[in-house]
Amino acid sequence: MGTNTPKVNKKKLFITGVNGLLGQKLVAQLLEKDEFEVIGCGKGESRLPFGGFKYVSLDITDEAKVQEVLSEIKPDILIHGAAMTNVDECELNQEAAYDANVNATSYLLQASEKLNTHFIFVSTDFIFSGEEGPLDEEAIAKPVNYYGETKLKAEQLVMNSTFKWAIARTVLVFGIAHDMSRSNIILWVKSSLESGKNIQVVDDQYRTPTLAEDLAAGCILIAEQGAEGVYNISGSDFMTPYEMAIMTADYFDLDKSLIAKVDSKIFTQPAKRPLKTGFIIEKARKELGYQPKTFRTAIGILAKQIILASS
Ligand SMILES: NC(=O)C1=CN([C@@H]2O[C@H](COP(=O)(O)OP(=O)(O)OC[C@H]3O[C@@H](n4cnc5c(N)ncnc54)[C@H](OP(=O)(O)O)[C@@H]3O)[C@@H](O)[C@H]2O)C=CC1
Ligand SMILES: Cc1cn([C@H]2C[C@H](O)[C@@H](COP(=O)(O)OP(=O)(O)O[C@H]3O[C@@H](C)C(=O)[C@@H](O)[C@H]3O)O2)c(=O)[nH]c1=O
Repeated sequence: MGTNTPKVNKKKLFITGVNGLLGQKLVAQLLEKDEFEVIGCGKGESRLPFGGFKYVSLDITDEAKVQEVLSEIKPDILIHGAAMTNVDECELNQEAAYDANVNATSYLLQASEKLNTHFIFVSTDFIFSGEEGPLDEEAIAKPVNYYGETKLKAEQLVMNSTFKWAIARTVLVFGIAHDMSRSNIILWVKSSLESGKNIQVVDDQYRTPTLAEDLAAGCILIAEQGAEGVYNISGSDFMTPYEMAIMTADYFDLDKSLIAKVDSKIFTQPAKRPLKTGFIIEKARKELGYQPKTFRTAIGILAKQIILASS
């Protein structure tokens, strides 16, 4: 793992949510590139298995602490990935979801405004209704769950700010990281089939699943280029979760007969999911040089990381 060499007037890049899946990939890639001074924050202690960057324990719902930390660090760039990301939990605990996803974003924006920071906000396909897809950056948002409402509200705060901002929207992020606070579909399918469990997987939702490393790379391109505006940063394969599950089973040579194809109407999750999302990523390809892996290649990368993690 790379480490930050002494700061010879490097720009300061501050990341929220570094203990999360995206956060860990961002720090790893930024340390390898060594072009920014990297500072990351999370709740409690750092859960990254490596150092080489400055970690700040910061609950971003603490307004005073946010102002204090940012006025001291004075970041040039801020990638705001921290969020309450359990969609069902957001539906059931809307006050906590609003606090973590909206109020915290507002505190970070207020602190950044004074510092003229380039603010990069990570958002989601769940701001859309799911009536049509895949979608470009001009699509009209109409969330169908509370998590989506909070992320849309946060986007609106970012868009109304008076300084430099960008929004990186993504879809169904998968990957493996250290001490993860939530799983993701590929890991869930793999572990379920390995333990011989029957699973029901929806075949009427459409996504463009995104390898966490690709999302991190897209956010870093935005930071490096000082890009402004909305960018779809996701995978390029338009698939249903059922198709993802079958490809995962094929790749890891697992028993596909355990996978039952269902439609999402039989699903009783607390939060409704948009049926058809997925992103058109031509703008990011053209303007940023963003180049995501194919889903199959991404699973191969994940497989190697899983082997490494268990060795
Ligand atoms: N995962 C996905 O499929 C998708 C994610 N996104 C967006 O991408 C971003 C990153 O997601 P991802 O990495 O998958 O999510 P994770 O849940 O893995 O990471 C989110 C991180 O934010 C931290 N966090 C939450 N609340 C606070 C707080 N009050 N103060 C400080 N840190 C906090 C969490 O801390 P802790 O670990 O301690 O709980 C966690 O480490 C999010 O903004 C999400 O909305 C968008 C589309 C798809
Ligand atoms: C648990 C489960 C999920 N699925 C499908 C539904 C869904 O499309 C996909 C993932 O379901 P989950 O409920 O695990 O994940 P979900 O909460 O839908 O993931 C969301 O996370 C937030 C943070 C986002 O921003 C969204 O882009 C999206 O990735 O897998 C099944 O088919 N069967 C199952 O038993």
